[in-house]
Amino acid sequence: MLPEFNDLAGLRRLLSDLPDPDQSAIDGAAERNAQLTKPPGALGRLEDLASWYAGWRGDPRPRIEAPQVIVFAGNHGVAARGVSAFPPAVTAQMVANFRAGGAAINQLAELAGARMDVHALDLDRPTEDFTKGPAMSDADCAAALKAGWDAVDPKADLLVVGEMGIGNTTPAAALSLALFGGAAEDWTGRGTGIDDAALVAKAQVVSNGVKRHFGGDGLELLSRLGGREIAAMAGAIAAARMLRIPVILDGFICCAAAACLQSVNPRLLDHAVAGHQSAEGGHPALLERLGKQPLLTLGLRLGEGSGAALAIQVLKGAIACHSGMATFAEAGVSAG
Ligand SMILES: O=C(O)c1ccc[n+]([C@@H]2O[C@H](COP(=O)([O-])O)[C@@H](O)[C@H]2O)c1
Ligand SMILES: Cc1cc2nc[nH]c2cc1C
Repeated sequence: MLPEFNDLAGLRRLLSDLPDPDQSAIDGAAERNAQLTKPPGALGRLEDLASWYAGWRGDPRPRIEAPQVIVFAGNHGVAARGVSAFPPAVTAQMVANFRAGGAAINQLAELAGARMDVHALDLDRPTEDFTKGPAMSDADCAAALKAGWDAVDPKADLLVVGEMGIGNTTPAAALSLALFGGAAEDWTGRGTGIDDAALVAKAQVVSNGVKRHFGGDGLELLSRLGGREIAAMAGAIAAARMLRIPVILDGFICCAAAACLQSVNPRLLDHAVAGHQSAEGGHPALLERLGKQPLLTLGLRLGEGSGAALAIQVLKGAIACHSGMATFAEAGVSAG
């Protein structure tokens, strides 16, 4: 069902030929939407969400029954440069917390009725410090992309990908700078909560890394500047695109992974909406570059897929109204 790839070139080839959403389901959803017991347009963006979801599911009256949340974890050589407020050991400790059900994402995934999977990617083998050399070999990057690709349940009807990786706002900022340009300061934020002096030093790390590894497409940049959990998120988002599974994007790191895909094929994120706008400094600009309006703006800066998991509830609201409401004719309500 889902094709396989062995290297970056193989994935790039697969991603050049993408399936479309189902136009007849979109038309059917529009027709139904026009008959529902509400003034036209009164459900605002919920109506657009329902039409988008119907198209990707190929069903004019869909349900959300099997959402999947996947959390990927990775460690970063660049964390040794003092770019995070926390030590790298927290990544593995939080993975244990995810597995024990004690993290924020466990609560939010359960509340959304989602299955949750946790994939820890070679935590004892951090990526290289990208200011010294490529973060990963192309083969390691392809393996991480494949881990994400294979983690998606083909039977899922909605996907959220989240991450855990101390230091990973630094590679996410570097990827954003390499893809979109500007100044390192535009993309560099406080992550887990660094102070002013550390923020200045972090922007320098981002700038140095991008100077060293400039050029190439999103997959090449993922190897040189990314991280395993970032590549795995990209792999999962790409697999969902091939399977026509709608995706809710999470915060800054998730969107940096998505941006790498967008650079490979501008249609690659058509199946994705932005779950929220994170408090991380570069996230609003990144959302703008992706052409996505966030569903929620709550000042979250946790990662883990938390903002996207919360936004499942909004999408569920859209689909419950679209598929559950009576039409004017059914309810005997006078149409305007
Ligand atoms: O999702 C976000 O926008 C976000 C913003 C700031 C921090 N985080 C989380 O915090 C960690 C990265 O922060 P840092 O300071 O270690 O680079 C990583 O585990 C992320 O899940 C996540
Ligand atoms: C405790 C903690 C939990 C996290 N969850 C995602 N990133 C995180 C970073 C820290 C430090």
